[in-house]
Amino acid sequence: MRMDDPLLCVRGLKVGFPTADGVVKASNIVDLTIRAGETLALLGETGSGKTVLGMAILRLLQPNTRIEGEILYRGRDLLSLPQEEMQKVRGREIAVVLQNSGTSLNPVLRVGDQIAEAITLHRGLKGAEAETAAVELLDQVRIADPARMAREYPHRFSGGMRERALIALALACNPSFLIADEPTRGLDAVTKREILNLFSEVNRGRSVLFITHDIEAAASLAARVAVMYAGEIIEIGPVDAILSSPAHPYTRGLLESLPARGMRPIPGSAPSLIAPPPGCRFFPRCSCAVGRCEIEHPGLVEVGPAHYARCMLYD
Ligand SMILES: Nc1ncnc2c1ncn2[C@@H]1O[C@H](COP(=O)(O)OP(=O)(O)OP(=O)(O)O)[C@@H](O)[C@H]1O
Ligand code: NI
Repeated sequence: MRMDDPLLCVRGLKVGFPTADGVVKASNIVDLTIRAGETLALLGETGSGKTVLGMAILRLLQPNTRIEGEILYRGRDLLSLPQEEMQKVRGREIAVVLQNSGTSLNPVLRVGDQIAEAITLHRGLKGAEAETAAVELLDQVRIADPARMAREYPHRFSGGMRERALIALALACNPSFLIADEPTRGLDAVTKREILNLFSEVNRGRSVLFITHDIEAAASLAARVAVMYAGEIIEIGPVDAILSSPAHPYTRGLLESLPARGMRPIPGSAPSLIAPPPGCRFFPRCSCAVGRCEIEHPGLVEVGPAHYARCMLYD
């Protein structure tokens, strides 16, 4: 597969969670493409639907979830794959590094054994060979003295080392596509920088969906950024264009809320996903809104080279 070919293509994805109060529409027409070898950052405030998108790609949402649309991976629709085929994709092709690293390693198993188990499962190496490969992976994620650390239990690892171990675990199947969901959340600034550096090494030759709140982290890793608001991608484009000339009023607001850019929070809060506004979902908070924003739902409009915004201002 050449660089530039789309590896993942999400088309018209809608995700709804039935609840006692109604259906939570956590994803409403999400469209995006990730090319082979590319890192795409997914930004947006809490509850905007970033994790739901990642879990939908992995098909790890609860069984009663309503899902529409297509998630094409190497041209095959993951949403219609039989369960066992999907399991193979998860093991061999797509791996995930989740937030809350404290809970994702098994506390009663040695770290090296957990990684060796994943290697046995996905690459078929057994016994001493798998153990050696596990130590190599710990070395690759820059854990000092990997042979000794492989024999330790997770509680002996610091937060940053656990995150490294989780990355090693995700790399055990040598995935083509890595979904990283807030891998730096809760880490101190120095450790965060180290983990981002590690990602920029391990993402070589892979496609990565990097989910984060952190615009600076996104900019350091990704060439393209997608911004989510209330279950929709409201802007997507090259990272430089988005940082220097954000098109959507929400993206502008996000940037202005950064400490370095004035720290002005966006007034108001995100809408209910059970009964979202019928027009633009950002309309109630938008200082640029015009009359039709309240009733018409905007599509993604091209605002620059490979740069799109879901906003009436450009329509
Ligand atoms: N199983 C579920 N049932 C009902 N609602 C859900 C379920 N899972 C997620 N949601 C809702 O879907 C919306 C999107 O959630 P999601 O976890 O994707 O947000 P996020 O962008 O990842 O936020 P954060 O940055 O806090 O991780 C939220 O409003 C959440 O409450
Ligand atoms: Ni999330």
